Amino acid sequence: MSAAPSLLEVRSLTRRFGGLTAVNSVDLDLAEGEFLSVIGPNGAGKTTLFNLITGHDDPDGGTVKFSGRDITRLPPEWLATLGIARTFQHGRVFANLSVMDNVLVGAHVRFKAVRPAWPSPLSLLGPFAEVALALIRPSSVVTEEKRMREEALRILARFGDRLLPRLDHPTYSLSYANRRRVEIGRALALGPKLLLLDEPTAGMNQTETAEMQTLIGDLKKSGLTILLIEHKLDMVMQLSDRVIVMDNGSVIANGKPAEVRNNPAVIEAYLGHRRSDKSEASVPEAAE
Ligand SMILES: Nc1ncnc2c1ncn2[C@@H]1O[C@H](COP(=O)(O)OP(=O)(O)OP(=O)(O)O)[C@@H](O)[C@H]1O
Repeated sequence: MSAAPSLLEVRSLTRRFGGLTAVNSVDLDLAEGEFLSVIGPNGAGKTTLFNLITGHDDPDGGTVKFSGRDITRLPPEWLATLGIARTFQHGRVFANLSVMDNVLVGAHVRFKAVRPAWPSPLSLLGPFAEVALALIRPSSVVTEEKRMREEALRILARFGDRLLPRLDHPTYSLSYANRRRVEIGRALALGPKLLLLDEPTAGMNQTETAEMQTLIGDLKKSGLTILLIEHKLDMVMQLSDRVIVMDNGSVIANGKPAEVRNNPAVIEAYLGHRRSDKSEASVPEAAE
């Protein structure tokens, strides 16, 4: 019996900044429905790897395939239409837009009625066609907007009463944790096949972290394929099917949480960074 085909296939991915190799010939496979965490000390290359996969940066070498298609160097907007969504380490929201509108921006990628298919040979006409449809508002557009709004509400309800009472609030007025929730809501509105979360609990307190872990666990149960960067290793060990460990741009370990935590190279990488690293110095137990 052959193994499940990879949804994401990364081969020899490399990114240099001057004399520094931030990502050094990284290979990575992610099967559909799998939950893979990327851990490692500060500066290990985790965010750079995410940037290369999601088109926010171009590699110096190597390839990224998604569902068998070469997506290396494609821009993030194209990748979004293919079903790749991400959040950022320090959170990125449209500060002047409301909570609801931020989520609708994510959903916009899937608006079929208002949005000509992209990429298309006529993509240059796309923005004009889109404005025209927004002004004329045929019934197909009105129906689709209603559907998207309902779906946005369902997504926002995932965060309990954190966001629903603040639908019309501009996101600049929200707490840091709520802005991060909005960002995840926007990513989910895209209806992603692959979700990349870069330190979703950074800056959150214990209660907020526990809530976020529950949410991410629910996303995993729903079958979503997830790549997670996280310094809170207890959470990583409990959520992940598999963990890869990066250090100095390279993958130094790849395996089930329990295997990784007992790997001497991993322990050395964490202990070796004890003085300068904000991550936990020891690798905690995996969930049974
Ligand atoms: N645009 C850039 N220009 C120059 N160097 C960069 C750039 N982006 C990242 N780096 C360097 O590449 C290395 C890897 O950085 P990266 O942010 O990917 O690490 P990380 O594992 O995500 O770290 P952290 O856990 O602190 O977020 C670091 O030494 C960083 O300073």
